[in-house]
Amino acid sequence: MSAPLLEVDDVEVAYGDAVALPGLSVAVAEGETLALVGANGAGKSTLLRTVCGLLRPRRGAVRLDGDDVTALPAHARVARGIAMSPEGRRLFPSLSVEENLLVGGYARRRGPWDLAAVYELFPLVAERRSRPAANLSGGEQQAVAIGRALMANPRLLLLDEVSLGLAPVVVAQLYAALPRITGQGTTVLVVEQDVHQAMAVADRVQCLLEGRTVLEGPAERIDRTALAAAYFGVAR
Ligand SMILES: Nc1ncnc2c1ncn2[C@@H]1O[C@H](COP(=O)(O)OP(=O)(O)OP(=O)(O)O)[C@@H](O)[C@H]1O
Repeated sequence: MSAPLLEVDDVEVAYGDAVALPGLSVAVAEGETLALVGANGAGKSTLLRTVCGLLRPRRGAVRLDGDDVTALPAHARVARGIAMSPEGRRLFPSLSVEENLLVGGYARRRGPWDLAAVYELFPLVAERRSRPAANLSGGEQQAVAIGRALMANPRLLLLDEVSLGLAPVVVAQLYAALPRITGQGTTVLVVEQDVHQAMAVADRVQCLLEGRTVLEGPAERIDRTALAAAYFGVAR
């Protein structure tokens, strides 16, 4: 079998003395959508930051398509095909929507995503292209953040907490765009506290608790009661 597109191999990641990931492994096959779920503090965002190069593991490796990228800075990983829509969106508030998108394309690879394609994916974003990003609603800002990541034409798209602070109907609209993204062959690693949403969009689900995997399996076969117990760390 070929190597997974993303292979996180036994990474230990700490903030000072506080170990957030004591030795976590995650693999995502090319074309697959994996959802990482888990309660607050489980280590989901830490894992994404480690994959995109904002955090360095003390031990272990991050590999993309078999290449060790552990030592590469974040911008070099974008050029290799890893792009993230971060928790809290992190747009440049005073820049226009279009300028935010263009920033995402700074180290773009060749591929299907450009301004026109993002505007087609999110028509509301197109209508607001000249407005400062700060003037958009939370859902619109989230769409811009996803669009900004797509502008890099990633092989691996990292989505951190798309649902954060948004009404369920808005979350559903955003996730409705996902099949058109994965339809381009993009591999997706999504972090989501909304387990139902995660299970609806993912091929596979991996549940973390205190930096460790407590349950994983195909989304359609995973037992919801077992997942709820794993999520909250309830021994059964
Ligand atoms: N900048 C930081 N400095 C110190 N500790 C941190 C920092 N960021 C996260 N942590 C700690 O690392 C652990 C994992 O946090 P992380 O944010 O990765 O969890 P999470 O699963 O993404 O949760 P959330 O949904 O709250 O973001 C927690 O114990 C958290 O307190």
